[in-house]
Amino acid sequence: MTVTTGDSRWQRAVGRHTSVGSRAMPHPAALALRAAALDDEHAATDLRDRFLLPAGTVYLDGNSLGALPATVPEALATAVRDQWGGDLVSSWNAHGWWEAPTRVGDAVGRIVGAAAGQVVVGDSTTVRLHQALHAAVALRPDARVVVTDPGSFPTDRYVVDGVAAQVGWRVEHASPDHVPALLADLAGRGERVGAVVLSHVDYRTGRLWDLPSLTRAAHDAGALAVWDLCHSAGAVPVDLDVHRVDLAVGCTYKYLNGGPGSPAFGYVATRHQDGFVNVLPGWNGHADPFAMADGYEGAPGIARARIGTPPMLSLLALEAALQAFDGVDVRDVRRRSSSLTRFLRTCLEALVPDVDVVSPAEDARRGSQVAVRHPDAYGLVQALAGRGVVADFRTPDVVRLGVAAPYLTHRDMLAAAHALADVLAAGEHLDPAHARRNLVT
Ligand SMILES: Cc1ncc(COP(=O)(O)O)c(C=O)c1O
Ligand SMILES: Nc1c(O)cccc1C(=O)C[C@H](N)C(=O)O
Repeated sequence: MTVTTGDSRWQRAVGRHTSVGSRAMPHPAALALRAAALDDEHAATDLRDRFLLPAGTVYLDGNSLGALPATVPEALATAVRDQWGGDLVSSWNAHGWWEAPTRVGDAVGRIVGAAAGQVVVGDSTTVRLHQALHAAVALRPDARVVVTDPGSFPTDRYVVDGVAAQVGWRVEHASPDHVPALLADLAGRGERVGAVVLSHVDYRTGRLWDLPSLTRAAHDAGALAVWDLCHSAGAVPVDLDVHRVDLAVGCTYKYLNGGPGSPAFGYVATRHQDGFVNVLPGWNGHADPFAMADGYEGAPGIARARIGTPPMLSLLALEAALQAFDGVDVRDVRRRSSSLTRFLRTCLEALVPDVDVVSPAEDARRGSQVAVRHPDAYGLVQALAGRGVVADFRTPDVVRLGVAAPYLTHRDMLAAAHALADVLAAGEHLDPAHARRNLVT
């Protein structure tokens, strides 16, 4: 496969091909020229200096744990030393701690296309999804069915199964591309679907699903569209308001770089907030929390989705981390990401043609990762780490190469593909030292 471009150095170099099977592949030297040209072309969106990364590492695991933004250490030190250590409990007022879940929610909202007052931050994605699905049940009292993807990330499947069992709904499964047909079939049988729960990007293959059309299909069936944005927030434009998504959740420790265990976010469209029943009513979501009232009365607006005291240090770290997006249009992040993942695919096809790339070739269907399948995927990930390329393994045979565009370059993509080729050529992935032993992969 060759890539067409207007760059003349590339045009000249691409004339040099290596033949693999019946296909002509770009020569490694041509790939190096191409990487340099693409990095020049995308120089304006290179935000690497906003992050602190170890030298010599190609970090391709930002789809699990994002890199450390340069603003975070000082912000965290200030929060600990000056706020907690100096101003103690008065920090809840003096430093805006109390309002942080909705203030940081608005900052996340700017990245996922939600106008202010619709996003709250706190708790985990798992908790937020429980909350969202229970709210959907309350908003669709006549429904009895929830539709979801059987290939979703496990916690999503557990939540859907768990909530359905609690409320007496039935779970119907379909891959997102078959959801419209399933909804039509259910409607034909007079079944009322209350919610369609899907992930915007498949965590294993990196497949990006068509959120606008699937949201419309859910609405046409009378159901609410509930999206998990873990693998798209900060990487792909989501435009929640534009597409009239009803409820959404997502984590902040991947492409939003909030840090390990940083709190998740929940989106409740304004039109659903009055009818939003919080299945986990807690005092932080009360209309008048310090009245210490006997009975629960939810706060107006998105604040009613608050639960209990948030993990303040993590929340403040996230707030500082989001500054990495200051002045950045997520559409530009996406353009850079598409170029990087497209080029990574090109490099893999040229340098490791026997490896099976499972992420879609079409930009519009690919999120911000390139996944490959290999029978020794675990060993490959370990051996890559030995060469400074950090990827991850997903059972049973997937190597995920996560591409967080702000801090990665096309040269990094080429370096990763070369490392993979070198590992395979040397058989390093078969080294018994790389036999599976870690819990976190
Ligand atoms: C799609 C998706 N949903 C949910 C989660 C995790 O949820 P939690 O933050 O509750 O661990 C992950 C990753 O861990 C994920 O990839
Ligand atoms: N949340 C994680 C964790 O606490 C430990 C290790 C990995 C994770 C992840 O986020 C995994 C990730 N959701 C995935 O897509 O596989």
